[in-house]
Amino acid sequence: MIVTKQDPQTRKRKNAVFGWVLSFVKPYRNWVVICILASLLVAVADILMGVLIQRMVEHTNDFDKLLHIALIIFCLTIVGFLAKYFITYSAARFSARAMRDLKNKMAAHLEKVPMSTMDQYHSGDLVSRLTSDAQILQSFLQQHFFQLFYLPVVFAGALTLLLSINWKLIIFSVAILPIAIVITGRMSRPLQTYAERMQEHLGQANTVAQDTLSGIHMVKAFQLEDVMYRKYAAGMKQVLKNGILAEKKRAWMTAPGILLFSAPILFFVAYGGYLIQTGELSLGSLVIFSYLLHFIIEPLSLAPVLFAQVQETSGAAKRLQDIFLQPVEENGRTAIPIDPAAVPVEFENVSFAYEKTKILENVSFVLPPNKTVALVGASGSGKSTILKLLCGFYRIEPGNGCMRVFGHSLNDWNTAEMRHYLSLVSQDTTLFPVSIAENISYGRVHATRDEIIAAAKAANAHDFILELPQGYETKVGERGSRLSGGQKQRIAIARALLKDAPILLLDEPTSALDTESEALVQEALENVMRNRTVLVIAHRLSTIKDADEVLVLEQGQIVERGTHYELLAQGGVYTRLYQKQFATDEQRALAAEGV
Ligand SMILES: Nc1ncnc2c1ncn2[C@@H]1O[C@H](COP(=O)(O)OP(=O)(O)OP(=O)(O)O)[C@@H](O)[C@H]1O
Repeated sequence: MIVTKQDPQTRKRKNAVFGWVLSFVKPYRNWVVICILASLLVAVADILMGVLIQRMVEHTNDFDKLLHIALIIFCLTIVGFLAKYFITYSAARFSARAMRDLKNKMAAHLEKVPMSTMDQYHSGDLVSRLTSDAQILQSFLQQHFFQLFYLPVVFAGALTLLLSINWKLIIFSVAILPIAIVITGRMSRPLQTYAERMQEHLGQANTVAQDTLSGIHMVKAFQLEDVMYRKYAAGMKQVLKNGILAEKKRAWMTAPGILLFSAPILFFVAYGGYLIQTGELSLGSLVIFSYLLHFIIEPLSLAPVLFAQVQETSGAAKRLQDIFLQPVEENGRTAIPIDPAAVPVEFENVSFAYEKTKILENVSFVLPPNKTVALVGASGSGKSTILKLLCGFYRIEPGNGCMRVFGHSLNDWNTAEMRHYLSLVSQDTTLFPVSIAENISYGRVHATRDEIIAAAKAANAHDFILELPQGYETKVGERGSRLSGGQKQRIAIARALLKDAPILLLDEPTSALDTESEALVQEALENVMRNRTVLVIAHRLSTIKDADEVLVLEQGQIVERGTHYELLAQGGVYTRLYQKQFATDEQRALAAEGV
């Protein structure tokens, strides 16, 4: 059983998604501080510029003073330019690095979550989160983070200055703005929903694209191109629809937004002109007013947009955090010493359900050292599930029996450590799109070239590998698409041979191989099974006949057990199964023996 744990840091911040995002930014806090300071500097420079412009207007007759002010304005412009450069540079630096760390951590985390969790997600959706959602987060940090500091400061500075110059004029001018904010805020609300829907449909479309491309042979063979294309296009249609709805909303917001946010200028011109006439306001003050009013209107008009962006970013961050909140397999336990003489595998009254439907019920068996136990049963009877449980891919609930490997319960094992003692050869061979040598070396990462070749020879793979254009360096393509079924299986067997684990879990290939290829695979399997403890899902009569014990599964229960001949003598479930599934094999075997 897998004991699971949660990253304590993640658990603490379960509901504080921005706190969680900040934990990735924290290591680059120096750059964040530079970004914030530079934002504040730009805000101060913008306000100071207003004061200097006012001074200029008030000293139009004093050339020396004007020159002095012009020099300060020049210096301030340079400072403002440099500060803006640092905002862009520092934001790019910390956002890109924080996202790199987040993606790395997410990739590492995904490798550690149990299979039961992985079953809930589609890899296309996960890739979409890792790319598209992370991109939204990065864009916010890079382009909008500084506004959270710049806009309030420039707003407060401009407001204070304007209030001190003529409070009536500023109050009168901006009186309409709260209404404008409420209206545009309300109008911008659906933007968040559209953005979420877009991301969701994009994830679904990516999923279809990934399924289509990875299963392109089947898609072509069954002429599913149209079906898949329509599914993808339907997803993209929704992406487009929500994108257009969002843009429409933005466009609708723009006209009233401009009108509402330009209203203060109209009020200002009318009332400001009146105040000049009555002598309550100087020309210099009017100029600084017109300059600073922009710094009141801009933050307020951007506030709803920024709010919508914060919402969108928070949605993306939540989708990413959702992955991190998934518990990981407990691999922190110390390795336990094993007694090589102990029973390699033991199942004691194991019951298991993937979700609610019971798949295994009270399964008990012992796999002694260097013996072979064969699992047989109808499709869906639970044979593969037994292998998956033994690999620690799924946990069994307390009270549902015990699985032991070399005498230790799977609860006590460090799962990764326990897997050192297992080799898995499944019929659904997984090869990676790297060279043949590298694929074999995944059995033991630090194996030498000679060891890789020796394993390939024992797996009957060496000769065909040498015939390939780049020999051992030939890239096998996605999922080994450049190799035949039999060749892939022999590479998988070479990988298992290289690992040299004491326990072999084998799902015998059922795929129709030609006679020659089948004989080569069979011989390779015999090599890998020799002197090993083997639990095999048997599809061949020869394997079943050679097995020390055959377990017959029916609807998740072991209904019969014994050797092939003992079971045949019983005339029960196995006999029926044998007649249905293996008789053709038997006839072939008899024919080969000349009977
Ligand atoms: N990840 C999963 N989530 C939910 N149900 C599953 C999962 N994997 C398998 N099942 C179900 O568990 C049952 C047993 O499946 P299992 O693969 O163990 O059968 P099997 O005997 O190996 O079949 P076959 O010989 O066809 O491979 C099946 O009904 C299957 O639908």
